[in-house]
Parts: sequence; structure tokens; C-alpha cells
Amino acid sequence: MYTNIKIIKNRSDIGAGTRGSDMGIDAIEIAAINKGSEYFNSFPHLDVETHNESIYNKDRNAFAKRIGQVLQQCKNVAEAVKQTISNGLFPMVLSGDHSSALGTISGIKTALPDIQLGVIWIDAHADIHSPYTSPSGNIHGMPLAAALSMDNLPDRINDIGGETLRYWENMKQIGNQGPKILPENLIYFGVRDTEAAEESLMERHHIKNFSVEEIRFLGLEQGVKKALNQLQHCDAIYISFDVDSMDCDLVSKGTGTPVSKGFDVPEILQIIALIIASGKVVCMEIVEINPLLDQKGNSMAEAAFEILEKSTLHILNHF
Ligand SMILES: NC(=[NH2+])NCCC[C@H](N)C(=O)O
Repeated sequence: MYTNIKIIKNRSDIGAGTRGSDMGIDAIEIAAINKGSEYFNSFPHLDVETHNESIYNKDRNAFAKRIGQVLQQCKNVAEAVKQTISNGLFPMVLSGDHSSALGTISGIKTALPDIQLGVIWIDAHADIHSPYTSPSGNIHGMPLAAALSMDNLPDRINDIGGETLRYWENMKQIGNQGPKILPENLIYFGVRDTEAAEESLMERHHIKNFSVEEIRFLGLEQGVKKALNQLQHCDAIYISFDVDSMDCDLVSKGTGTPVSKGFDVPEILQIIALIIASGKVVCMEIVEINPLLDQKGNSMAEAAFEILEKSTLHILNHF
């Protein structure tokens, strides 16, 4: 058993609008078993307590659905990530919906409070809404706004108050107070499905997105090199990989919010490998596999497992 990586299994889907991403972790495990892989037998793991039963509750927070439970879930993830890093291990986080990433970022910053953290967010979505701007109220579209501590009031469309506001303020303060990341330390890869409020926030703060076309034009190596250059002053990097960054027509629609014209599996493998080769990656997360939506058997989880397995090998070489 390798002991320098710990797998954190966070089977939570309450930040998404569609149920089933909590089953993504098990779908990845089944992909591993069917491949005859010993992967999940090779590393210690930790199961994060979940609140999926809250799906049955009447929810009063239309602009940030189930925010009380999502807040608790992010705190649970933060604690697991903090403990893992404090024990000198690399957290490989497998999550359901992407709201988890706020917990992961908070955990990294609690374990390593003095570092400048760079975030590479590989996703079709910018996930930078606040409850003030979200069109859906789904919190998996909000983790980065909370981590950046940005409400984006100039683009507000929702009037939030009361309980929603109280919980949102708490979400911005998991672990230590204040912004956990700076906009110049956040880089997107593959974002191509955004709302106007997200676009204007990204523009105002000059948040860089390497689109699929730009990456193909520059070449993968050049593209990642440019991204790493921008994060040169960062002490550590967190990779947040949402499977919907991949082309849903090519790979699979087994994810809550599939988008076409994305990356293919070899491109993702190479992008992640090049980032890991920087030697700065302290945590990686894979999210949003929804086997209930997969029209091609278990193909999304199989793709995710291939990426998990190969990225792990790179991490073992560089950690
Ligand atoms: N993690 C995700 N799949 N996010 C999708 C977000 C979609 C849309 N922008 C929303 O806020 O509702």
C-alpha cells in the first residue's frame, strides 16, 4: 500500500440540480473493479459524512438550495482535507457535485494558512455565481465565488436575505476568514457554458480562461506553460477537475450539466500531467460523474478512472 496519497470519498450531491452524482464515486470504483485494477486497494481512504437525506426537506432557500446542508458538507470536506495534509499526505478527493470544492480549498488553506494557493479549474462552467446572481440556485455553480469571497453585487438578479444570507456569509468563512484565493491565482481550462454575470465578473477581475480552441491553437504544452507562468508566485496548486470539461458528445453525457465541444480524454490526461510536473500540486479533486445519466453504460466513470489512475502515477512521481 502506498501511504503518501489518501483518497477522500465525498458522496454528496445536494449542491446539484439533478440527483445522482453521489453515486459517481461508486461508479468509478466499479470501473476499477471491472478493469481488474487494485487501485482502491492500494491507498488508505476516508469516507466523508454526507447529508443527502436533506433532499426530502422542504427548502426555503430558492437562491441557494439546501445551503445549510451544503455548508455543513463543505465543512466536513474541509476537515478531511486539512487532516490529510497535516498528516503529510496528498488528498485525492472524489466528490459528487462541485460545491465540494469550496470545502477542499478551505481545507487546504486551513492546513497551509500562509501559502498563496493557485487553483486550476478544469470545467465547462465557471462556477463563480453567488446567491445574488445564480439563475438556478444550485450551489455547485457557486464554490469559486465563496472561495474568492465575491458576491458580484453589480450583476445581482436575486434579492437574498435572512437565512440564505447568513449561511452564505458562513460559506465564505469556512476555516480561516477572508478570501482563500485571489482572482489572479485562479485559472480556468475549458469553460464554455457561462451566464452574463459570470462573464462580467471574470472580465472585471481578469480571470483567465484557456478555452478548448485556445489550448488546441497554442498546443497543450504551451498552454499549460502559460498557466503555470501566471501561477509562478504561488506556493501550491489545487487541480479541480469537473468531468463536464470533456466533450459530452465524444466521451459521455454521464454528468449533471453536460456540454459539447470540450476536451477529449488524452487532452485532459496531458493537461493534468503537465500541471503535476510543476511539482506544486498539493491536492486534486474529480467531480460530477453521474452514472444515472450515462447513456453509454458506465463510460463517464471509466474515463474518470483512467484519469484518476494515470494522474495518481504522476503524483507519486512528483510528491
Ligand atoms: N458544477 C456544475 N456542474 N456547475 C454547473 C452550473 C450551471 C449554471 N451556471 C448554474 O449556476 O446553475
